[in-house]
Amino acid sequence: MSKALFENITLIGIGLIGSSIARVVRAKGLADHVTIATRSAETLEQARTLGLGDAYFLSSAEAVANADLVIVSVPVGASEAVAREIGPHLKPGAIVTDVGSTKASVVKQMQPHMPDHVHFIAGHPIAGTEQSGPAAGFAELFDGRWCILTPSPGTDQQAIARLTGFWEACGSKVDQMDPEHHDLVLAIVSHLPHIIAYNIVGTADDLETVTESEVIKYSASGFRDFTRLAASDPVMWRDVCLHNKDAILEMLARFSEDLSSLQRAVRWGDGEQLLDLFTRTRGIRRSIVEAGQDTEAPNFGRNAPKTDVPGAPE
Ligand SMILES: NC(=O)C1=CN([C@@H]2O[C@H](COP(=O)(O)OP(=O)(O)OC[C@H]3O[C@@H](n4cnc5c(N)ncnc54)[C@H](O)[C@@H]3O)[C@@H](O)[C@H]2O)C=CC1
Ligand SMILES: O=C(O)C(=O)Cc1ccc(O)cc1
Repeated sequence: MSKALFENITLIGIGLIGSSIARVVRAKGLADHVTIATRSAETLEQARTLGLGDAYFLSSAEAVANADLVIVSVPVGASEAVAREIGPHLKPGAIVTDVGSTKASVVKQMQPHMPDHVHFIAGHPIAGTEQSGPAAGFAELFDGRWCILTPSPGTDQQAIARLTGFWEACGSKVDQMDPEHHDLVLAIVSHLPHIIAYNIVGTADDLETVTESEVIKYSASGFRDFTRLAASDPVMWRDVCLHNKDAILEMLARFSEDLSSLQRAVRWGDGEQLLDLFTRTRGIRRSIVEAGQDTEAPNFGRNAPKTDVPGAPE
């Protein structure tokens, strides 16, 4: 008997996340038929060479015609264009979801283009790496990771249950929250760390003209960890910043206040304040590790080739 949860799944966007979904769907037989659409002929050809699907389209509209589940995995700034294109071609009863790192903006962009006869449920697998493109994905990416769904009130419960079942079959644990709450939480745990990494690596790069090659030569593991995050896809992170502006600015304001306080402690030699903070944060890390929630990227150290050049003409 088939283990397939859906007859036809269509993946729009086949980069790190889309191709990881394709691989786990294939590996676990979660769909009878996988259709792939992306706007770049070169990326589509890579997906075909990698054998990620059964059918390939450059037109998202054509690709969704038969789909029972549509998963949009494109930079969040492209969500509205995709929704506008696919909306009129969706099959009655289809479930449409996405994987974008921000949620309020995606819901605002996509919901108005969804016909009444489909179930739109925005989502976000909290799983990824600094790599991008179809060759960078892997079937185990979602293993043991959270996936957050942000359904609008009144969404069909059966559709939510089916999508939850899909992510669980991919290896994820699933939670639900409203899009605005998601965006606040993710601003502090994901968006700020990336912005801080981009900033510190940029600052070090500026300093390098003064210190010549010392930044690279003596870079310790702390700095190297920042360079991994700062190597993340520029288009994706530009879009995250533009589409979660309010929550990011709110968290940055709080962060800057705390940084000023730390700066004052260093300036005035307030060892007690420094020790208090560093002891508290060490405890946080230890409890995360003890709870088995060490969130280091699962393929850290892999060197998957970067095949989809962000921002390249498509
Ligand atoms: N990279 C990560 O670690 C994670 C990313 N996400 C989210 O997943 C989404 C996809 O990210 P990745 O797979 O990492 O990006 P990626 O850059 O690897 O892939 C994006 C894909 O979308 C395609 N694309 C771009 N605009 C399109 C359009 N208008 N129509 C059709 N296809 C289009 C590109 O050709 C590419 O195949 C983003 O919204 C991101 O915020 C979510 C969790 C983790
Ligand atoms: O590579 C890392 O450390 C990440 O943090 C991956 C990641 C990036 C964006 C997301 O929305 C979710 C996960």
